[in-house]
Amino acid sequence: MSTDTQSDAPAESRPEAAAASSPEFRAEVHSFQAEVAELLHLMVHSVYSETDVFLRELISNASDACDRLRWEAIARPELLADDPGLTIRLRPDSAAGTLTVSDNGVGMDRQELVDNLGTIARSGTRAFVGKLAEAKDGSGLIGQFGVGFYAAFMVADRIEVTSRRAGSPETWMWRSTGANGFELEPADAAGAARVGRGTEIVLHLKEDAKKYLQVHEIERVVHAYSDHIQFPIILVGAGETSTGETAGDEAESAATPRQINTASAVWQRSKSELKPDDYTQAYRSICGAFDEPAVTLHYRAEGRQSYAVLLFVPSSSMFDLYDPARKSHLKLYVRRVYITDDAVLLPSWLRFVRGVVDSEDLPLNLSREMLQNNPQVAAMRKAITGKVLSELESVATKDAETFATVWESFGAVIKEGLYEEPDRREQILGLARFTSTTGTGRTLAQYVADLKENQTEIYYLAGDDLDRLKANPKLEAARARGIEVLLLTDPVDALWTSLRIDFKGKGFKSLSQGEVDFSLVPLAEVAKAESETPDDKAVDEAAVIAAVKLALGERVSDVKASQRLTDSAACLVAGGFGPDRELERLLAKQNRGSGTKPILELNMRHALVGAVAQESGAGHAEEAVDLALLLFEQAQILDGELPDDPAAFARRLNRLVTRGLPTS
Ligand SMILES: Nc1ncnc2c1ncn2[C@@H]1O[C@H](COP(=O)(O)OP(=O)(O)OP(=O)(O)O)[C@@H](O)[C@H]1O
Repeated sequence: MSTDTQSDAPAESRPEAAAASSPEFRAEVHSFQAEVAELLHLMVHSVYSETDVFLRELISNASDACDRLRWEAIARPELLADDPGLTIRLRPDSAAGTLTVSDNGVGMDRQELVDNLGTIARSGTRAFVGKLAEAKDGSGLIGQFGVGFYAAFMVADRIEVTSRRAGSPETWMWRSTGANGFELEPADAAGAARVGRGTEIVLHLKEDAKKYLQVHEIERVVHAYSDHIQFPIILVGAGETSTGETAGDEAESAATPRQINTASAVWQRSKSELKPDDYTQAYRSICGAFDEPAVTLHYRAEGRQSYAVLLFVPSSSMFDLYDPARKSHLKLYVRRVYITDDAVLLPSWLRFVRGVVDSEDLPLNLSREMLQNNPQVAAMRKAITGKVLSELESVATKDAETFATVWESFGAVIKEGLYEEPDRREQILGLARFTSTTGTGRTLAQYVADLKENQTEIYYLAGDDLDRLKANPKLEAARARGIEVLLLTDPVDALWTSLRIDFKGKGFKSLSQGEVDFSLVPLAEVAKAESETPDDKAVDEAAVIAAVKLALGERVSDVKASQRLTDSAACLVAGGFGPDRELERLLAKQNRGSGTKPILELNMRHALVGAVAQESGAGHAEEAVDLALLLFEQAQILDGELPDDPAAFARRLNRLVTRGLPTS
């Protein structure tokens, strides 16, 4: 196991050996998983301005532990019986320089301590640690990703965790300085007596974090981040006064245990009672976020089922948004009891939405498997999805600026719904915002309203780079007619556009695929003037096509005269029935390409194309082949691809250029 000391380590440092070799149990020594070690190194050696986050993370873990015990106690009430009041306690001790966070929740046994406090289970961690190393002040990132327990090493140079799993007779002690792994041993008698159930975390505060011994500091942080935690947070012990002194009346009064949070299930309160600040606070404490929620949706469903819903759309994206394992992150409660956060209460294309759903009707003893097929859960999912979409629609109409940030962060995910949920397609297309040759933030309704005379389709060009798309020659003929073209740069675009869907009866048509016939759409005035200039270099199309086909052989499936090009010489397109060029590229990256060859389209009015005809007419076969290959290769480059043989391409180019240079 990765957390255990490597097997080539000295025998006495191995957990089994340490435990077995001495009648008195010596501490097992474990090393951290590599990612944890790296994370802790960064945490210890960087300056984070927002250290408050540590307390929020520890309180949130304590609250999760209480939630989990309450859930387990449904089946085994004896787990709670001797100590039913679930609470979280904070005890500053100025003399010892420690802050203790404890809970009487579910606790951890030996193996859970090893697994949970020595590894980071969540994927995407590497990416995160990398980002953290780059960032000047990583605390915002810590909040966004939620490094959880490890955040405590921002403020403590030594941490002791004493924990007893509910129902277990054993109490274990975990201890670490954050540097060389951690030690584990059975708790001593005092520890075992102190921790009858749950977890106690003692933080030996660093010098510059001693402010967290002050009562008012602790209260400030709890109010800011954890007020809506459902369990009472009790402040106990003699913390420092605001002047930093321990003695005196103020300190005495601080010694009386008192609750410092509201401890209400905020989603159960009525909207009229709650202010925007309350929502921001609830968002941060429920979702472990730092930013402001961009959209808040709070309602109570009544009728066939009754449940309260409090959902948030974050204003910034998260690291694991594209992690395939990432599903919806809604927490399901049943009558205020936390059940799970994998109930899939929203489809995966709304996986950025966070929050809580609290049902009045579901049975409490719902197993995770039962959740999967529960018709009540399915009905809730459908209704909540509809509500989220209509809320997004309403934000899009009333607050375009907010909607723009939401779309910027999550539009690519929402578009997955176009193929995952055909029933919602029209609604999603209505929400979608595009960058096009006309501007940014364009809706399809705007596109359709601006269709040119005789234009019957919505044109798009897909690729991975906006600037390259803007420069793509395939836009030329559309531009000459003033036709708007959507420029699609999200990988998901290649997928949904291949579905042959339409918007208000207008199909989507790729400028990289099949025939494009703009001839019915009148030319814009400038282009018209240019096209009317007499064309004295008319070429023999059939001859050019034959010569180029001969030169390119198997590289292309066909060579045609282009309708798309006005200035550039050549471009590559996909056949009418295969995948679009961009989709083909995407599939090829995953080795799922169809291997379909592209079609080379030539601008018959271009000098280089004319030159192919001339050379082959004059019997200069080699020159004609060079020119034809060059046309093909430059079309590849314009699509962001490399020529198949870059060295041969360079030689060819050099040959042609040298030939054209004046001889001295
Ligand atoms: N007070 C506690 N009581 C019981 N288990 C705990 C406690 N604190 C932490 N844990 C366990 O340790 C695990 C790791 O905690 P950590 O805070 O690092 O991550 P997390 O809570 O799973 O995720 P997040 O990154 O969202 O905080 C938790 O999932 C939980 O199983």
